[in-house]
Amino acid sequence: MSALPAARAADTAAPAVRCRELTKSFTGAGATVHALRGIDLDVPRGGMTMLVGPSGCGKTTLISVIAGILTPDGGECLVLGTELSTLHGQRLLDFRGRSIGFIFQQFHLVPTLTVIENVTIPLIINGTPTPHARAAAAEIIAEVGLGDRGRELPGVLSGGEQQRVAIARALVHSPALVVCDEPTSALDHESGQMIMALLRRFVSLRQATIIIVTHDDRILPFADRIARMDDGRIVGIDTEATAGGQR
Ligand SMILES: Nc1ncnc2c1ncn2[C@@H]1O[C@H](COP(=O)(O)OP(=O)(O)OP(=O)(O)O)[C@@H](O)[C@H]1O
Repeated sequence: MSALPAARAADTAAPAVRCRELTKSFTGAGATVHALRGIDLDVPRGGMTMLVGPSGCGKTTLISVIAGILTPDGGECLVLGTELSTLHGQRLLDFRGRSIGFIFQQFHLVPTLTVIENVTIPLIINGTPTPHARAAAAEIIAEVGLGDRGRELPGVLSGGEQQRVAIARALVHSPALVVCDEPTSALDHESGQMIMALLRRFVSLRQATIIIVTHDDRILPFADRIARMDDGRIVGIDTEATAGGQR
């Protein structure tokens, strides 16, 4: 089934992410960088939103705040109905562990753990008993097309295969929100397209909300909406009418 009707219906519901006047600065070596200068952004539930803009405009800072990794200096950031500033310490870790999946450019797999052990990590952190975690991991590893590679170490896999493992790890605990920082930048064109097709399939099947920071213009046709950033602000949103293409 296409993700498109679900994404449209979701547009009318409470957004997955709502940012208002979000600010974040970094100070170092006597200089202050204003990375976020008042972000106003709604990300509807379901579907794939891409965040694009010139290098240094604040994209990674913004998804790090949305993912609860960085604390903003000011403004509001409501994620899945929870204002992040109300969560601290273990409650924030629990919220992140339950509700958010992460995919990075460089995969960040643990090199000494097998594929299946890597994929169990979010479930183990959330307290799932190991046998259940291994069964769920095996299932999703098969779904990403690596059913016969579960006992191998990540280092023997290609970049595209490692990113598929990272996708399995990001989605194994069925998070409502998945944030991705340049998920295709380290991959060749064909592997990048395969990764995006997989992510799109998961958007449809699991009705997750995915936010992707990217410089890779080749993947923009997979987006339901594209948020354009410049100099710490959102300067435009392209919705599916202009953004969509390869669903
Ligand atoms: N931890 C930090 N300490 C100091 N400055 C930082 C830090 N993180 C980000 N910055 C600065 O904040 C600004 C925004 O950085 P950010 O990484 O969010 O931009 P970006 O749009 O993701 O860039 P790119 O596309 O190059 O990854 C940049 O000027 C960057 O140098």
